Amino acid sequence: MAGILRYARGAGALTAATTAIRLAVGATYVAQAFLLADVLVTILRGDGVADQAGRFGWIIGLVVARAALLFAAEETRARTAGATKIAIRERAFAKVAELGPVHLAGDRAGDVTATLVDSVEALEGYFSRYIPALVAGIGTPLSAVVALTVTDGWLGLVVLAFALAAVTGPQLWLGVIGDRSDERMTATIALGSAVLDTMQGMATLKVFGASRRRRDELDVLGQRLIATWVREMAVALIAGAIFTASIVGGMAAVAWAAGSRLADGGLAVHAAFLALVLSAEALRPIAVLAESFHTTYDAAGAARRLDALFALEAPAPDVRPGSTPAAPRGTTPPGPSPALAAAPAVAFEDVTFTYPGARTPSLRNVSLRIAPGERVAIVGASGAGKSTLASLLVRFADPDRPRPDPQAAATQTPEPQMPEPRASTPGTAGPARAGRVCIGDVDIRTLPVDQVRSQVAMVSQRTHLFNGTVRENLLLTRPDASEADLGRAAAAAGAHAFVSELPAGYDTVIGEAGGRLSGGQRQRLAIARALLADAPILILDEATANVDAATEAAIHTALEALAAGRTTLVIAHRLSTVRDVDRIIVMADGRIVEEGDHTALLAARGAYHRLVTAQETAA
Ligand SMILES: Nc1ncnc2c1ncn2[C@@H]1O[C@H](COP(=O)(O)OP(=O)(O)OP(=O)(O)O)[C@@H](O)[C@H]1O
Repeated sequence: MAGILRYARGAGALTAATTAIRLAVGATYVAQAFLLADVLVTILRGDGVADQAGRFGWIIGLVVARAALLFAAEETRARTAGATKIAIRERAFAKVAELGPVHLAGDRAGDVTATLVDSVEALEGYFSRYIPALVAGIGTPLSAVVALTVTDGWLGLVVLAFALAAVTGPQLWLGVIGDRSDERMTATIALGSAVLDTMQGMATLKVFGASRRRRDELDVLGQRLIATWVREMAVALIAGAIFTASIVGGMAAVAWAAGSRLADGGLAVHAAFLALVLSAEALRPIAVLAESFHTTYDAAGAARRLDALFALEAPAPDVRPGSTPAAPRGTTPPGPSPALAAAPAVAFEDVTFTYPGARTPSLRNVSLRIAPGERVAIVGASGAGKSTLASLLVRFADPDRPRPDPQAAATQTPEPQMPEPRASTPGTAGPARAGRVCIGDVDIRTLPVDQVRSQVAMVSQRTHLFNGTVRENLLLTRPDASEADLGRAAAAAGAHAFVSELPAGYDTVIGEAGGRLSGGQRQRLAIARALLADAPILILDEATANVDAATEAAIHTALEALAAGRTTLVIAHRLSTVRDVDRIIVMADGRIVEEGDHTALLAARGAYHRLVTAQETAA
């Protein structure tokens, strides 16, 4: 429960309000029980119903008040549910944003999406239904027990025993059979992420005739989910049976005890009626508790899943020197940020980088300096580390830090202002020295992440377009851009002409990932977006991949316009596209193996020459 309650932040006041209303509802039942007992005794004594008008009036008043309270309870319950979901999703989304694409690459994205949806839904019921029902399920019987004890101590004890059995029995049962919530939550998330993956890869599945196989796989996941549901339902049914047995057993035991005591003259008629009516009303809120009990095991699994998400270490925490806590993205850390030059130099100094969970580094002691306004191309075989270099420049991750020297660590206190190094994979050689990435000679780890990213614009073969209008996609980088700026950027990117021909021009919805546009059109919009961002550093990552020669020529012209006056890093597979850059850097296996201009590198007949020859032969 303590683990789950940590997620109440943001919904605590509303949960308390719902709980208070539920307690008030319980109080109306207890008060009504007293009145009903009085009415019954009075009628038994032979008084007429007409003499009971006052009591009936109170009973009607209680019924009306309860109806109003139940309405308010439902309203605050819905508000609690909404506030809980918003509070948890905001925190979880901020964490996901902090983890960034390096962590979310591959199948983790589906997992995280499912966690954000299913786990949050599971927790919502716990706060909006279970907690109020639990407090009312304890508070109302207790008040009835106190009232009964005043009348007759034994009857109070009987109700107390059954109320305790009803509240603790199902919990003990869960403790005996163990927690099955994880099984069902894991199966739900596995199916959810597989469905997401299937939807995203539908075209590939169709083209390769793999739809049926995929359907069978989904079927297996669905069956697994059903099996875990059935197991969980069995647990829930037995918990329900414990609730019912305690409630019905409690009422029967009170009836038996009150009847016996009445028969042997140990109990007054009024007390016997009161016991009968009050025991029924006292145990009623426990039936409400039974209805929401399933949320406890769903919430336990959900809290563990969210705990696991929050425990993940961000590959590039947003930390400024002198401030240990990570500032959430979107907030400005304290202290002034160093001013950066208009077209700053970029430097990688002895950078080694290992992806989380990878056994070997993807970059090894890379040192590279790009002068202000210089245009540098990074080439190399697939997997050489070109895109990883770009990821580090936008702080999707930070360079590895050296493994602490055990002897030095014994004598030195740790550096307070920097995040702890990520644990190295056992059995692999760790980096020897700390590397750094600089913009304008400033280590980017010392800058707020937002400031770093505002310095860099990126156009890549995978630049994402969102399911919105052309205008919304372009304004993503500069929401305050004027209509004229928008048109100028689109024209310079060669996008204005085709956008004008779309059914609603700039207000045309372009579909998920820009699916209603051609590859070349998507690229031109990505270039227009980068132009609008107007950042001094530009990364072009395979920006002309997947387009035909004519489109490539047009995009090339647009890119020339974009790169003018900016420090530019061009990542390219096709070497023909980088001949006219200022310098070419050749990478292999995470290292820089050659650098120079096209002519000099060809003449050297080394790695670059081999790449060019291989491409010409393939062509
Ligand atoms: N998110 C990731 N997690 C683990 N390893 C990764 C991840 N992304 C890339 N890698 C690995 O890092 C190495 C360098 O990858 P990178 O994408 O930088 O290569 P690249 O030179 O850009 O390749 P390509 O030209 O094919 O895009 C590869 O071995 C790759 O498998």
